Amino acid sequence: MTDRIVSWHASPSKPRYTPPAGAVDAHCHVFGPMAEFPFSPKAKYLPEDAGPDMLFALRDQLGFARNVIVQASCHGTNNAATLNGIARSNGKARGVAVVDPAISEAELAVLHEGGMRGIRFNFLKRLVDDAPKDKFLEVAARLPKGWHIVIYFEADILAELRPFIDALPVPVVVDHMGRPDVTQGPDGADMKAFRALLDSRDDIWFKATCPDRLDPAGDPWNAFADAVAPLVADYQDRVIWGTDWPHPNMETNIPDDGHLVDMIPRIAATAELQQKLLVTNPMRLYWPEEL
Ligand SMILES: O=C(O)/C=C(\CC(=O)C(=O)O)C(=O)O
Repeated sequence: MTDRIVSWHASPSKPRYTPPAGAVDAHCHVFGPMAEFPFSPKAKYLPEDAGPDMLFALRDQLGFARNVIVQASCHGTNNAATLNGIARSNGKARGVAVVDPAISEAELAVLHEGGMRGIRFNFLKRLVDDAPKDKFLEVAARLPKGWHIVIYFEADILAELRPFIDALPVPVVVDHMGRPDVTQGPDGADMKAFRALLDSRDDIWFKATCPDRLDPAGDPWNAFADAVAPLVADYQDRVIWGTDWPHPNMETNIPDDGHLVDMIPRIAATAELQQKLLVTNPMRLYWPEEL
């Protein structure tokens, strides 16, 4: 791997939609800076630096108040870059870590102190070399109190993953709804399978995120809006939203972050739904002590 890639918009537009006060961008990442926080030798992509200063400038431009920084696979299981982002946020960011399943309780406590509130299990073969379910279940059983699991998978392995997900002992948050084919529409096979998962437990949450990854027709992502709006309405107390900035691996199809924010009223039509999606729900997961 030689060239470092840029996967984010150089000058995103100002959104027309104004998020409610206290809105949380609950899925974003930081890359580096590499000189301070080198990428993992196992990284499947090598991005340019996209550090906390850039993230917080975008947060302010888009009208958000807080971030949840999810450890990106390019940093492996060394969470230093993500912890640095949280530390520099003045309490306005928390995070989700990726850990070696053999991590000790003492190390987990350090991550909690640094603002982490969950760990992520990534099942995308293009991003990670292995995803050992037995080891994941073992570490899931000894997380700090109040933590959850973030899980990232594609729709075609949901059936195979069901016994694993069913066995997870803490709340689960599914990245990008498990990447359904949104062109199938709101009642398509992928959405039906995902609804069945949500119906199986009331502590499975999801991120109504990434129209840019899920809708092949591109901006303005009409198929995404049609497929996702009913899901948000039907499961409104366990859905959160995020930009996914700096959009890892999207260098050939970079979304305008202002346009992503303008999707919000199209998937959550009322002020009440928007308040849950952007404030109440993410606060329950990441800053419960403030509620
Ligand atoms: O940002 C995301 O959620 C999705 C990613 C990248 C990723 O998850 C990672 O690098 O850890 C993807 O589909 O390439």
